[in-house]
Amino acid sequence: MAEKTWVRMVTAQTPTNIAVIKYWGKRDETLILPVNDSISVTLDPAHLCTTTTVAVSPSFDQDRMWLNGKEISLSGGRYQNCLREIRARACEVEDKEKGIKIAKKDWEKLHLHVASYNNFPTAAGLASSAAGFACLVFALAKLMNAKEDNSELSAIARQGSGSACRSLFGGFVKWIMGKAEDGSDSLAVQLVDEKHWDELVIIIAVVSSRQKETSSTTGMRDSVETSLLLQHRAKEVVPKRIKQMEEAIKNRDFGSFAQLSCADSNQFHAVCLDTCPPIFYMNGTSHRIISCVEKWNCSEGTPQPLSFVVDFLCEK
Ligand SMILES: Nc1ncnc2c1ncn2[C@@H]1O[C@H](COP(=O)(O)OP(=O)(O)OP(=O)(O)O)[C@@H](O)[C@H]1O
Ligand SMILES: C[C@@](O)(CCOP(=O)(O)OP(=O)(O)O)CC(=O)O
Repeated sequence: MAEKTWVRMVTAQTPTNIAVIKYWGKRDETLILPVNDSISVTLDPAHLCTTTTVAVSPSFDQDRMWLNGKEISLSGGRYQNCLREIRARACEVEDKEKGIKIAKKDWEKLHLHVASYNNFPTAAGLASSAAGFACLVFALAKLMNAKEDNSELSAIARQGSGSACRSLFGGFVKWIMGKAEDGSDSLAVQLVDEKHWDELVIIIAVVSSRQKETSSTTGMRDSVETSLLLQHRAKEVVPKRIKQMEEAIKNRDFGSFAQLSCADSNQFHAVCLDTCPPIFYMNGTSHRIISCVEKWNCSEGTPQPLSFVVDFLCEK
């Protein structure tokens, strides 16, 4: 008689995050350890988010993944690192109703199927890798009954994509760069939750949904190798800015928040220009948006200043 088969599934949803003090540059490319701390705001899950379903069954004969309906390879180091780290933390699962019992040691042999959808353009500068890897790690942790808290999970998601570690939390989140060589202290912590500053309105202007020409991974590698401005930024500028930004967020001081986030966004793009070969992530529309925000803030009687953060708004 054929052995009874079953499928255990978990679905999770994770929003993307936008950095207001940016991560740009790694000191370790395999473990994904950054050269500076960063701070981000996690978006409302109703808007830009990833939905990932992970399934395990004795009838699956290999690990497989579909992204936006298309099968992709899981053989890349980033996916393998996340899968390995979560499997190492898997615990026993028992579902008496369905008569399923998965012992801790069984997880090594069982295969996974993953289906993930982004409700926004993938690899276009809207941090799909952040929402994607955070969601994958979170869903796998639930599937495998891992007991780690979200900060511990963030250190695993970080090995998928650096910015992903910040999407494990809502509200404002700090990625502490850490000092340990094994990356164990490079993780995310929540500064304040989503209710702390709920009158803050975030507008996302997508000026292009094309895939960007230089990936963040390649771009930051080139910047680390060639930009002197990056070294200055990481050592001299960001540590002070992080403290000021934490203060601005704590006090809901929009004036300081806007000044710091605009300055940091501009410096990130300056580092890109200081890179050899130079990286251009902005286009004419992004420049015009920045000018409009600056003019609005400088005009007399402005009821409320605006802030801008530009990630990768590019177009051929
Ligand atoms: N939902 C997802 N689940 C797992 N991996 C994903 C998901 N979405 C994207 N990815 C991975 O992230 C890669 C895109 O990352 P990339 O950093 O190039 O762009 P981005 O994250 O959209 O933009 P940004 O430059 O703002 O980080 C994809 O090629 C894929 O490997
Ligand atoms: C400009 C950024 O959005 C860069 C994000 O880079 P990624 O996290 O996508 O890079 P990898 O770690 O190589 O996957 C700034 C930020 O989100 O802090």
